[in-house]
Amino acid sequence: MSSSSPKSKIHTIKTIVSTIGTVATTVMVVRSVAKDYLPPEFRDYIYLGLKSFIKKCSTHLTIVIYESDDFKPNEIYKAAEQYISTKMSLKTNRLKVTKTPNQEHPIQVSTDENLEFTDTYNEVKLYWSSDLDHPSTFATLAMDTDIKEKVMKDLDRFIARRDYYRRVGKAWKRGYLLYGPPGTGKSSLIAAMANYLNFDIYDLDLSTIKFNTTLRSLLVATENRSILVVEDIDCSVELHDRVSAEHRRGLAQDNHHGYRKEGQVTLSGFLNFIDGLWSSCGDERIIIFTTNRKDKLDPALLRPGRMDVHINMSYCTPSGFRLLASNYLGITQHDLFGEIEDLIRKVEITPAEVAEQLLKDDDPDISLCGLIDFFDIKKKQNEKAKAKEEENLAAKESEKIQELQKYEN
Ligand SMILES: Nc1ncnc2c1ncn2[C@@H]1O[C@H](COP(=O)(O)OP(=O)(O)OP(=O)(O)O)[C@@H](O)[C@H]1O
Repeated sequence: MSSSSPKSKIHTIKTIVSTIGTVATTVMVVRSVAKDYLPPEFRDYIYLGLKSFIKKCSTHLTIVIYESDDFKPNEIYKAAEQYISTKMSLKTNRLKVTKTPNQEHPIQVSTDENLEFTDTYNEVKLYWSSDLDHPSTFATLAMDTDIKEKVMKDLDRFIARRDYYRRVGKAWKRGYLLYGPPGTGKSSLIAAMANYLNFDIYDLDLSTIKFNTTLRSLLVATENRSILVVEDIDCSVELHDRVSAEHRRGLAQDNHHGYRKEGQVTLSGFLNFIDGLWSSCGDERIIIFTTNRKDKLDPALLRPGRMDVHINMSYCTPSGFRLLASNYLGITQHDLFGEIEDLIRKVEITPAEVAEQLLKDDDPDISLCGLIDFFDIKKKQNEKAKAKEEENLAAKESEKIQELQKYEN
């Protein structure tokens, strides 16, 4: 894994922290890598589990070791951490010291999570890294320069206002809603924000969380100087719908906190957590919701005061295209730029689609011609999608009319 600086960690629900070891070796060696070549501290743990996978591997193997699984500590992670700390003790001047109430030993000392190093074990090269990092920065992001600058200024202002938040008695938190079609760079913007602030990212997948207790543990486990992300929040409306459906069947037991008595998470329950528990614990936190369809969002999410900043991630613009051409092809001028910019003004195309075309060839002539051809395909796709949408709308309208007529009869 390559590193970029500054960088931030991306945590998922299962990966509060992860460690990655990359083993570069030959097929034969990989076949027996767990048995003969991995450090003994975690060799025994993984040998049995990985045997069948390792047999299928080629010369390069990446092993991801999560710190916990379903909130139960992963012993392989502990073993790997100990191994790393023995290797790093001579090289590092930065240690992580922790003590939790239930720990057997009063204080735990380990290496800081952000370390990476290469190590050779029995002639096998091991590359250790404790980060998952995303290379997106504001410089690589194709979006309206004004909006980009506004976001950066907003972040700077937020970071500088510790005393202000204290003085007015408000939690030092900021909420962003990013909306726009798939492929317009919502995830890339989040990564750019995290890299800009050097914050960690917690990616919260609400659909996998069944109970309030899980949600609570998860939110409490998040650290300061972090971004909590809930992607595709419109899909979480399912949570809301699920309860509504049960209401109709007379099964729901929503209490006044907004979640079901037996502890199932609902959208309103989640929002209560965010307003209450999450906003009262910790400092310097950012929460970001993303959606492809702002119009489909539950009104509770759009209530004033809930999300401080709404950012519209738009289709690719001529200036966005120029930035992508510069990043992907290393060119700032080309005879085809004028034609492409005209097409961009007429045909809706996402930065992800433009980037995909530009990636196809290193030769700008070939790549740009490919992009021009792609506009034809895109135009037809857009027309088809529009016709389908109109058809759906008309069908819904006629359904409504039929319902009304039934009611009147
Ligand atoms: N505005 C952008 N600037 C630069 N690259 C972009 C931009 N938008 C998309 N890309 C490229 O397309 C890829 C996919 O984009 P990304 O995942 O950020 O979009 P998204 O809006 O989050 O999509 P989704 O809604 O499907 O999650 C990115 O990894 C990046 O390479």
